[in-house]
Amino acid sequence: MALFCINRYGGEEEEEEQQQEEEGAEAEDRARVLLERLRQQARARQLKKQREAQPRGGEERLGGTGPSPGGEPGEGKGKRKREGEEQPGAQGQKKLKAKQPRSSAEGRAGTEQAADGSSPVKKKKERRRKSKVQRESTEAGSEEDVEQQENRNNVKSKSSKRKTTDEETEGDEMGKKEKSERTKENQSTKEELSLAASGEEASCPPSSLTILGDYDKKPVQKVQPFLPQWLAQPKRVQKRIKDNLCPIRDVPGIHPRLLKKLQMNGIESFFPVQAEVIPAILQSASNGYLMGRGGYRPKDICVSAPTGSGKTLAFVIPIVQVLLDRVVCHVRALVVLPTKELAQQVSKVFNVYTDGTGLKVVLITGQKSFAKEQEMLVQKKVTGYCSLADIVVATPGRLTDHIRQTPGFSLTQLRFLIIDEADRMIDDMHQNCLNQIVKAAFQVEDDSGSNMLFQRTKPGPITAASSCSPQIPLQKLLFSATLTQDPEKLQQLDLFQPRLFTSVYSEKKTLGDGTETEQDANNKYTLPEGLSQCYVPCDLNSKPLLLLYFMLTMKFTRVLCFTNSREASHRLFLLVQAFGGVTVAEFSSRLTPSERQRTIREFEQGKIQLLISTDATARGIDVKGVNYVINYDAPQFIRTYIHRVGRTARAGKVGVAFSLVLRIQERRFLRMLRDAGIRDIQKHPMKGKALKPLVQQYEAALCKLEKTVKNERAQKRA
Ligand SMILES: Nc1ncnc2c1ncn2[C@@H]1O[C@H](COP(=O)(O)OP(=O)(O)OP(=O)(O)O)[C@@H](O)[C@H]1O
Repeated sequence: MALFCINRYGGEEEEEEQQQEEEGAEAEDRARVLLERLRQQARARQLKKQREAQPRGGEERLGGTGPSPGGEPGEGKGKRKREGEEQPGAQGQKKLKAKQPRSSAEGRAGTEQAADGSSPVKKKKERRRKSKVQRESTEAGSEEDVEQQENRNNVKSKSSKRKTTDEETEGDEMGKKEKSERTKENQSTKEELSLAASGEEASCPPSSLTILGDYDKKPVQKVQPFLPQWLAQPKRVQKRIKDNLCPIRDVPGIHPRLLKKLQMNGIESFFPVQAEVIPAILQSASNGYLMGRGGYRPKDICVSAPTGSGKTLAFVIPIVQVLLDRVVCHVRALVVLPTKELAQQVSKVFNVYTDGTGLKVVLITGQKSFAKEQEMLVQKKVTGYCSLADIVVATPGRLTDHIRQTPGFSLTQLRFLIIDEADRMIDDMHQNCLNQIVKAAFQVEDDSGSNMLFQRTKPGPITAASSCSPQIPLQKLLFSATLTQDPEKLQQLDLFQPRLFTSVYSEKKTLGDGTETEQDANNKYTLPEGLSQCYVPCDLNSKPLLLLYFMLTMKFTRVLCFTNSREASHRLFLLVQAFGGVTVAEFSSRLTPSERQRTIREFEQGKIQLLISTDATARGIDVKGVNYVINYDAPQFIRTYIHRVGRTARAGKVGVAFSLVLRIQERRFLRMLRDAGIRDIQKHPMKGKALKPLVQQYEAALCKLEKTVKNERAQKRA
């Protein structure tokens, strides 16, 4: 409920000013602290020099330079040695030696001791009293530490003023003479310190100082990671879709049957990623699916291309084409995707292109009962089990269940393993699934007959013996908009001579003076070309109002709005519903799979203007006609940001992404984007008064929301 508290709607500008002032003050404080450190170091060096010089008549010099008002210039060396403790000059020197580790208060105490000439016991008491005060203030916490630091900084500049204050607290014991003596001494200390500092400045350039604990940001030299050649020199995929369309007939080797189907589905040209990847996969199976090109094991393929760039067709077309000629039905292609919705979406595309070919596509995601899925996968005959699927599209959990528990479900003839949203699949939770697939693919069957000929063993080093028996190769195809370039992570997939197709590369641009510069050199990911990105700095209370402002005042349509949790999605949905005037729906794991399907369909049909969703729709989901993505809650990770905003501006179209960023998150959010090489995001500040017309109705909506939430809770309890 805190989310919807309405304390302040406006006043953003004032806050901004205040924030700027605070930042200015902060910078000033830091400069002051730094200056003080420099001075301390200078002091230490000066003292060191003095100490070094001491045996060689340094005392004369010390007296000569005048740090001690009590010491006469040219006083005898022997006398000084004997009466060192009583000599104010020597006392001053002692004090300076002790000053380094001590606090300013202690330093002052030392100064006073030297001056008042009181008894040692009294001096001790005095010192104890002061150090106690000092200890108490130290314990008061880090903020006070900063204050202390500041105080120390001010010791020199305000020493005479402080002196007066100190004297007052000392009480009446002090005579006027003593006071003036102490003031003199203090002044001399000040002079001495400033001399030391200026001496340091003169003799030592500031650049030679090493300041420990300095928190000024220093430029860090980037260490270039060592990349294997296939990662360092990938095959480039053009980023701009519209400028790089390739007529489908210009791509060599596509089956006429598929060309016809593509045209029937309104596809006249391939997108850049399709024009590159389709021929590459077809080439690796140019000798049929039973062996690689020239009898060699085909290379694995990794594809990293922006969201909405058509990666699905890039694997659907070649796989359907390679399997067109198959005689016996076996699971030859397996597509693994992280969510049910994604698996459903991909299986639909396969169905379109396998329609009328005899190839069978089976979807296993747990939406149907386990027994039903088993029936779809295998059939038991007198001669044994036979597969009913050529292409299986699955989610990891359900797939592993079938690998373990469905008799006759065999992956031993698997030719293509497609891992869509590969970066997510590499994450720990699915790694085990991938291992199980590979294990199942190389499982030795105690079967006889024709299958024995193509029985395969896990590939090892190529030897004359291993080359003699033909093996069906298993080729891995990895796809993602945010494919990791971390060789260690990719290594986990045990890729064979992989080839990387990527649209993440730097472009050379010639400047006016003829020099060449690398553009996008730091980019880790690419975003769709038609995407405009904005962020709105805001506070927590104004977030719901901003969303309503976008929907009702700015008249945004077809908006996909992301929150960070299903509870947040639900509450926001209830609030917008209570406010009225917007057709709104929610999408999260609160809904049953069929409800989710219906919601997506209605959103696609334009019946719903605002869909409030968790990250369940952030990845891969292809909803036609999303005009705006709103990150109601700023995403925590860059990959989440990329996938969320990628729900708009798909297939070369335009779209806008707005992120509502709390002021406290702003720096981190911008750093996250900057680190990923994303710089073209616009700040879009909103004036508080723009939201004011919505406030009254919003307050009424909040009251309604409270009742609804209470009712829901009561229903849950009942
Ligand atoms: N050659 C093409 N011509 C026209 N439209 C296409 C073409 N290829 C794909 N599309 C359309 O582009 C949209 C995006 O395709 P797809 O879902 O495959 O993107 P993606 O790269 O997988 O995106 P994501 O990374 O978000 O999963 C789909 O609606 C698809 O129908």
